[in-house]
Amino acid sequence: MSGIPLSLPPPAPRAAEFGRDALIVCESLVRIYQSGSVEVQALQGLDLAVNSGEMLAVVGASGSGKSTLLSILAGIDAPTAGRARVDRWDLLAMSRAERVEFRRRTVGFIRQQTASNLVPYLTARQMVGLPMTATRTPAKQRRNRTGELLDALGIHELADRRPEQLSGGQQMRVAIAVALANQPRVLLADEPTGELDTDTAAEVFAVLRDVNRRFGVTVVVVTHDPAVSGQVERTVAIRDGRTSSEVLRRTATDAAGDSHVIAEEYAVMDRAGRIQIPRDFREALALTRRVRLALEPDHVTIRPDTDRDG
Ligand SMILES: Nc1ncnc2c1ncn2[C@@H]1O[C@H](COP(=O)(O)OP(=O)(O)OP(=O)(O)O)[C@@H](O)[C@H]1O
Repeated sequence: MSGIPLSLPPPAPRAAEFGRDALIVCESLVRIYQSGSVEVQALQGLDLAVNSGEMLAVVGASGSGKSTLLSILAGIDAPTAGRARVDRWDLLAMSRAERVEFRRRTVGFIRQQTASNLVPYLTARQMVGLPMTATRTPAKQRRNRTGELLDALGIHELADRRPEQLSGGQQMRVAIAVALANQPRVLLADEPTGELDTDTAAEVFAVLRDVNRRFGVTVVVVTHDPAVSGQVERTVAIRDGRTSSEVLRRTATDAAGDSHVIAEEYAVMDRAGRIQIPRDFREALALTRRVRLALEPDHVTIRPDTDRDG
């Protein structure tokens, strides 16, 4: 043996795992539905990371994959491929029993059809208690939690009413209380204000914001309503089953001491480096199949391909 020390090349630096510290992570998520001989790619490699305590709005045209995403995060539907994690749960590798546990304790889900969240013959108080019966929560704890939620959602006076004795907005408050019964880390709401008039929708949305702050529950809300998405700090737009852009909002104070919301739109780059250029940008510069890319010291330029014959 010679005395020359063996020197190995240093290991290549590894990129930090996408969304490692996030509560919700989707990476290259794919969901293909097979109906007869037709395949529908509802999600086509979607990337998304949501931090604990965040309130996020998801927007997008009809059919873009919003409900599919929410159903997967709720453990109702299973992805075809990719990676999806909520808290410590790997949504592609859960057993049946784990899925039941996950749905009972980790996520609360609110459907758009207000009434479908509720049981017609139970009172509000009984409905809020029901998920805790499933988790065998002791009776005293169940009563306390029910009282706390009815108070927090401003529906204590309505505790003994059944759904048919409640307005749409009141029903939605009960549905939110039911979804929060087992103290989930994540609250998922699919178009919760879709069936409500503008004022009631604003009230219900204020309730969602309140529970996000009060209980620290992470909220992901799918909406078509720009008035709703305009009130959260982050809105993610889905196009063709992928996240295409994000709007971040922050409050800034001007020299006169007035505060206003500044919204900035970002394009989202996927894990393979692809970004979607908005249609109006493409049309304005006649960007078609091929574009010229150039790396500048602090930015990248994209120019139309002027050499069309090549
Ligand atoms: N169970 C299913 N079987 C077959 N195709 C489906 C199924 N569920 C959804 N799809 C299809 O997947 C695509 C995405 O649907 P999804 O409901 O997720 O969209 P969405 O953005 O929520 O739309 P909307 O805003 O209209 O609710 C659509 O083309 C839809 O037709």
